[in-house]
Amino acid sequence: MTETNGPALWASALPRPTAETHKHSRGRLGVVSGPPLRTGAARLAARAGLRIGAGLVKVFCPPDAAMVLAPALEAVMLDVFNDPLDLERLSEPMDAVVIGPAAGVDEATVLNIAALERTGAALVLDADALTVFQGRVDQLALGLDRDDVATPHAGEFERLFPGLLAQKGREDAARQAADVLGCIVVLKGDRTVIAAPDGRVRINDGAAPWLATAGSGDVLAGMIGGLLAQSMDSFEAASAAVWLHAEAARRFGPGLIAEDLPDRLPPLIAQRLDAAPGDA
Ligand SMILES: NC(=O)C1=CN([C@@H]2O[C@H](COP(=O)(O)OP(=O)(O)OC[C@H]3O[C@@H](n4cnc5c(N)ncnc54)[C@H](OP(=O)(O)O)[C@@H]3O)[C@@H](O)[C@H]2O)[C@@H](O)CC1
Ligand SMILES: Nc1ncnc2c1ncn2[C@@H]1O[C@H](COP(=O)(O)OP(=O)(O)O)[C@@H](O)[C@H]1O
Repeated sequence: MTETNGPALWASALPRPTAETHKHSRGRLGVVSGPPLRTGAARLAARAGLRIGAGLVKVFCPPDAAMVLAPALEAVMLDVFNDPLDLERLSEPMDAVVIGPAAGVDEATVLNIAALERTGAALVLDADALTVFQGRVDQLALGLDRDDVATPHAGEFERLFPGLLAQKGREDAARQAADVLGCIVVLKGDRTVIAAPDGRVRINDGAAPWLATAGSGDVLAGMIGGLLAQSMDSFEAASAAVWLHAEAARRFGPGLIAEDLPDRLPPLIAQRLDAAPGDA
């Protein structure tokens, strides 16, 4: 089944805190940072995760990145991991974790992903966390499940599934990838395709080309992670995040940079919550 993505499909599932909510129960999101010269991507994702409503967001970084990150974070928290086992321990209490943006295309990233897969956290895999599995997509699929979301752009998709896009087109290629990986696949682009392993597909039309700017995908990964952390179903979380991300960019228009996106989310979310049928 193929649908056009829009708020009618998921607005009533958007998370909403209640009087009993505290920051931990609202949803804990982890974001794995790269090395000292490449921390910006994780910071973008973390801020987006907070803005979309996760109660607590922590960046996990290698030891030498800590002194770069510490002065650059406020509400977002920070923890240092020395090795994959450390990352596993820190991620255990998290509801969702984002890994990939500027993580590094190396074996350390593969081991870190394996560590995260041993926790109960839902995962968002983006950028380097996908590229690193070039030529070994079966290994990637082994650790993923329906709660997880992979967010390739066309270049990353091609690295994982060579020739599939040209052979099948974006919609069927994304559907097949979701089936093979066993997780939600968000094939990014001007018409982003959101595919589930059960064959359902949503097409997000009308995104603004102003989104073609470095770091906008990192923000999207954080938004999806933030919704997953709040226990939103992975297909709905991916659909909602893709639509809100595109809408924020459309409203901003020329001059958009990735940093602008997270802070544009609150009025959009408020509007969708107000419009959701059946909500108080
Ligand atoms: N602020 C930060 O810290 C940021 C850090 N970032 C981090 O930097 C790291 C490397 O990022 P990156 O952009 O160099 O890697 P990637 O996107 O794979 O491009 C490599 C080649 O792939 C292709 N290609 C790219 N996009 C394509 C598409 N849509 N459709 C088709 N092809 C596409 C394109 O090939 P070309 O078209 O030039 O032949 C391009 O030259 C990574 O860790 C990332 O997370 C970024 O998130 C930005 C903000
Ligand atoms: N021409 C375009 N029109 C609409 N959206 C676009 C366009 N180009 C890119 N995007 C969107 O911008 C984001 C770019 O993500 P990505 O390529 O991962 O960038 P980065 O790695 O720099 O964060 C995706 O959400 C994608 O759908």
